[in-house]
Amino acid sequence: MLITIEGIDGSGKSTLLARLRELLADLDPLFTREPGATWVGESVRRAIAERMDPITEALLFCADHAAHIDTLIRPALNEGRLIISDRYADSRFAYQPVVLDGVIPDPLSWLRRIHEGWTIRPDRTFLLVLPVDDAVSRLGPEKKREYFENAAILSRVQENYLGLAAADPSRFVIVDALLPREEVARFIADEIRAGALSSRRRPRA
Ligand SMILES: Nc1ncnc2c1ncn2[C@@H]1O[C@H](COP(=O)(O)OP(=O)(O)OP(=O)(O)O)[C@@H](O)[C@H]1O
Ligand SMILES: Cc1cn([C@H]2C[C@H](O)[C@@H](COP(=O)(O)O)O2)c(=O)[nH]c1=O
Repeated sequence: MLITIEGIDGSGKSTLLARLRELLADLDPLFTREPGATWVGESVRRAIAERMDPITEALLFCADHAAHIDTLIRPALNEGRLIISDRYADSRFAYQPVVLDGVIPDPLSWLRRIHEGWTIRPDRTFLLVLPVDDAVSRLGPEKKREYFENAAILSRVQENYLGLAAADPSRFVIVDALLPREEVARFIADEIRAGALSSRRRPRA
C-alpha cells in the first residue's frame, strides 16, 4: 500500500513523519521521500539552490520520481510492504505549475503527460492544510529558506493542492495542520493502520 504525505513547506510533514515512525513501527513501513530517496534527488536540491531554469528543475524532479519508483517504490509494493512517502507526484502538480507559470502553456497538463504510463498512483494521500501565514512563521527567518518558501508562492501552491484534492476525493484526506502535533499524528496513524489491515484482506488492483 502506498501512502503519501503532502502539504506546503512548514505544514508539519517532517514532524509528522518522525512520529509515524514510532506509532507504526510494528507494521515495518518503508519511509521514503521526494526529493532525496535517490542520488537524482541531490541534483534536484542543487538545481533549487542554484535557481536553474524552471524546466530543468521540473524535469529533474520527474527524473527523481522515476528513479524513486524504479529503485524503491515498485520493489517494495511487489513485496507487499506499506510505503509512506514524504512528498510524491502531487508535489509536482502543486508546485511546478506555479514555477512554470508564464514559461510554458498549461504546465499542469504538461506535467500530467510526463507522468503518464509509468507513475504509480498512491492509495491514499494525506494533505496537511493550514493558513499560509502560519506555515511561513513556522519556517523561521527568510534568509534560511528555499525560494519556494514565501507566502505568495505557497498560497498558490496550497490552492493547487486543494484543487487536486477536490478532483480526487476518494484518495485525498485533508488534515487540519493547526491541530496539535500528537493529534495530527495519531489521526493519520490510525487511518493508515485501518487501510493497511483492510488491504491485506484484498489483492492490489
Ligand atoms: N502541529 C503542529 N503545531 C505546531 N507546530 C508544528 C506542528 N507541526 C510541526 N510544527 C513545527 O513547525 C515547524 C515546521 O515543521 P516541519 O519541519 O515538520 O514542516 P515540513 O512540512 O516538513 O516543512 P518543509 O516542507 O519545509 O520541510 C517545525 O518547527 C515544527 O516543530
Ligand atoms: C517533490 C517536489 C518538491 N518540491 C519542492 C517543495 C519543497 O519546497 C522542496 C523540497 O523540500 P522539502 O522541504 O524537503 O520537502 O521542493 C517541488 O517543487 N516539486 C516537487 O515535485
